[in-house]
Amino acid sequence: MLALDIKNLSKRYEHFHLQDVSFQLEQGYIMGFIGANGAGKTTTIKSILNLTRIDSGEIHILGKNMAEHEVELKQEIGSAFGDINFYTRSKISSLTNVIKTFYRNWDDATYHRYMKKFNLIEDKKIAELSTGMKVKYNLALALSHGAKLLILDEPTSGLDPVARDHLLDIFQELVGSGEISILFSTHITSDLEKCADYITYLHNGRIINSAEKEEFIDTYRLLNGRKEQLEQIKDRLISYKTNSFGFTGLIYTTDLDPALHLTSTVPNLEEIMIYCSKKEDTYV
Ligand SMILES: Nc1ncnc2c1ncn2[C@@H]1O[C@H](COP(=O)(O)OP(=O)(O)OP(=O)(O)O)[C@@H](O)[C@H]1O
Repeated sequence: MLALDIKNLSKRYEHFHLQDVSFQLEQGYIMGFIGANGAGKTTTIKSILNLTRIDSGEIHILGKNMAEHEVELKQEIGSAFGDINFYTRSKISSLTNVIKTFYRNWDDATYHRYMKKFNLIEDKKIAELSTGMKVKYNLALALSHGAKLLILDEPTSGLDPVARDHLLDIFQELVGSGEISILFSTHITSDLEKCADYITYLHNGRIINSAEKEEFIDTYRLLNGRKEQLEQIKDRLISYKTNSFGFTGLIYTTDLDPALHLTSTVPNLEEIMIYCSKKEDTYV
């Protein structure tokens, strides 16, 4: 079953257009949602959660249309936006007592189990939580009401490498059962190299690519060559940079021509993002 099925989502702000965004996430997997600042990741996430009004498109979550089953589906979705900046003077326990009343499947035993697992102390005030603790608290809340889809906006930003690694391990453990699915946006592509099953790449409000991670990466090759070779291949490159030795450019794997005898390597996600956005910028 699809945990998330987004079809032709469009949303226009005065200076920004989220355009015809479509992608799917299979249940039981982790999808990394990448894109430069202002690409439209948060707008997409808010649209999925119906926190902003969309102009057109359809969103299905766990097989149901979000527009028709929002109240019911919100029981099955856990979301987190980087920080919880309200109720800062409340204790965790007081906030939990309010939040749990919204969820019919709330399970106190599960909540206490996750609070213990995440080393969170109920007596602490929200203001006293570190960024990592806030993310974990959000996760504990989501998991305690039996969320099947977690939608997290930059959950790992602001965390130190050890805390990030720990959180990514938790993500992998959660999807391990095959029931829970995670969509999370991030700028830290190395996190995705570690734990994502699928990658969706948004740029200037449009999807550039959405695929299983290995397939996503395999779509591209990084080419290195001498300056004189650049002229032969320039038109086929997505974009390139010149340096004192020659050039480095990104190309679709299908556009590779072995006859040109250029060195090609498999790029990482960061390189793909840098060269793809360089191409797009030339069209702006
Ligand atoms: N309420 C709003 N009114 C008008 N424009 C908005 C609104 N919210 C977002 N935008 C614009 O939409 C564009 C996309 O913003 P969005 O926050 O979705 O990007 P993002 O990919 O999440 O960026 P970042 O990585 O920096 O968080 C930006 O140009 C932003 O200024």
